[in-house]
Amino acid sequence: MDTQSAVSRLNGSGLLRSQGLIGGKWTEAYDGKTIEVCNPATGEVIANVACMGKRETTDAISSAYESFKAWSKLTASERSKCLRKWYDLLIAHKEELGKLITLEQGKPLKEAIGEVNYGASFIEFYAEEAKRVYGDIIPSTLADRRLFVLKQASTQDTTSYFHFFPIGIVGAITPWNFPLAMITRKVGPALASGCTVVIKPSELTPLTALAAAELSLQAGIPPGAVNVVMGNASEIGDTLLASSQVRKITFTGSTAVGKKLMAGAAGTVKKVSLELGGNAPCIVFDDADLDVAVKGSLAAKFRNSGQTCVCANRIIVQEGIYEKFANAFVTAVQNLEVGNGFMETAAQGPLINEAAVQKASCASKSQLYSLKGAKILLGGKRHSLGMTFYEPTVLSDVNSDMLVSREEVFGPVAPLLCFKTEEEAIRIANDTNAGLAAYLFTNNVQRSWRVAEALEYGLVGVNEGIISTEVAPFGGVKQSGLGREGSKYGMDEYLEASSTWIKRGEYIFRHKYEK
Ligand SMILES: NC(=O)c1ccc[n+]([C@@H]2O[C@H](COP(=O)([O-])OP(=O)(O)OC[C@H]3O[C@@H](n4cnc5c(N)ncnc54)[C@H](O)[C@@H]3O)[C@@H](O)[C@H]2O)c1
Ligand SMILES: O=CCCC(=O)O
Repeated sequence: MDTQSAVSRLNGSGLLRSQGLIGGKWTEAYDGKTIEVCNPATGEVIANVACMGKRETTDAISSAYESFKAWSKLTASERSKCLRKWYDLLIAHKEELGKLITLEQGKPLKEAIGEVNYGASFIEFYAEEAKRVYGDIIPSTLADRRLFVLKQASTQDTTSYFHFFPIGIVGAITPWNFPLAMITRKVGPALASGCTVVIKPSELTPLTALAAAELSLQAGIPPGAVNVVMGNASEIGDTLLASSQVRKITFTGSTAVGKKLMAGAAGTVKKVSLELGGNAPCIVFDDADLDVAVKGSLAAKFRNSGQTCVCANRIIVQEGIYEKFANAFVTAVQNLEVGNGFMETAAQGPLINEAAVQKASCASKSQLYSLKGAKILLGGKRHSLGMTFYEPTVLSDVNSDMLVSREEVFGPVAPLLCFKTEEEAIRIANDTNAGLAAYLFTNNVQRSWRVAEALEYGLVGVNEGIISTEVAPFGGVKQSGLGREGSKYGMDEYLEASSTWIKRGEYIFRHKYEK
């Protein structure tokens, strides 16, 4: 399917939006400015979307603030029904949303539809979780006092003892690699707990965010509860940070931008959640099942053409299995077909832009990585399809000091490193400031527990290359971030606690009867 016919079909669906969403109204940039959104596979312009900044963001915050007053007072069950409807609509439109993701982000259509299922699962999960914000009773330290933890995701009941209430307005800033799922993973728990949101999607992939927002309106989520502004990233970010009405910033993206946002949030002491870059080790022990290890490492490395924060960045293989693994892995990677995401057999789409190709570049003159001593077993250069297609690449004889091991490549480049002992593998794996995801392959049960516990990472996959799900907490340690998304833990990020002691008083009536 070419870009133009995909665009005209999407136009018919009403999901192709180019304006921002402020207070339930589709809105142009106030100065009329637009930015182009391009198909990374062809370079063609898909749409010109509103290029917004400070003024539009200020209005979006005001709309979210007004909407918060009513949305936060709904019962959990009422909010849950709206979220469930939104989930149903996302699933009903999975084909169109999938095509939109392939168009603006590039990933193969099957993978894009997989992202719609994954993204929608957060809305379904939090529609249910909205009703499960339970409380607690704390044994009192004083005989005539009672202390309650009444966790309630709504401001309506303020009679309470010790209660949780929604944070308020949330600024959600998201990347281009998962244009839907990185939004729903934030907006699901935010809305479920009674917060309202201003979303700033990546300027490279705003169309999926706008389509999802359109479906949120159709689901009956009130105007102003979900706002979308895009354009001048730093201006929008600074406006969100400066506003005292915005009580939380939730960000997924690079570590560099995350650090800026964290510093900027200090001015108004906002709560901050950060999902940042990774540098995932994938350890293959001599005792691993070769087939399982190859399949798992392939999935962990080449999902979304390597452009996933949990992608294996270093494949660390024990010396006894190194050669066998390298041969089998190269064969598997050779079978990954590169092509336009609309081609049914494509397993690897284009990279997001030219900068990503330059970052992945291993064999060109402008190569970023000094690979002295390493060998290119496969690929290593731009694919013959041109544009931003890059050959799936395997490097061998890589060591821990090379930049390719120290930095998140975020592309289809798989460096193989060799180790001798379990201790050495753990040392290499933990030798990084990142701590998002790690993988290990072994058939030794004791080793799998021992190594999984020794890895300084927020997520660990044992004999498994795909570890993302809405029911488990997702997030990193060290400089990979703060907080957790998904699961019951993801809900707490949008709730606050306040405590009240109740002084019980005397048992006056009982005393009367007893007399
Ligand atoms: N940990 C996770 O869950 C996770 C998930 C996806 C991506 N990532 C990371 O994201 C990175 C790739 O995504 P990216 O290139 O879109 O990241 P990025 O940091 O460049 O951009 C992310 C978002 O921040 C916005 N932004 C940029 N500068 C800003 C500023 N000054 N103020 C406010 N917003 C600003 C961008 O417009 C975009 O919307 C990788 O490092 C990857 O590991 C992490
Ligand atoms: O890129 C990061 C998010 C991917 C995932 O949720 O598995």
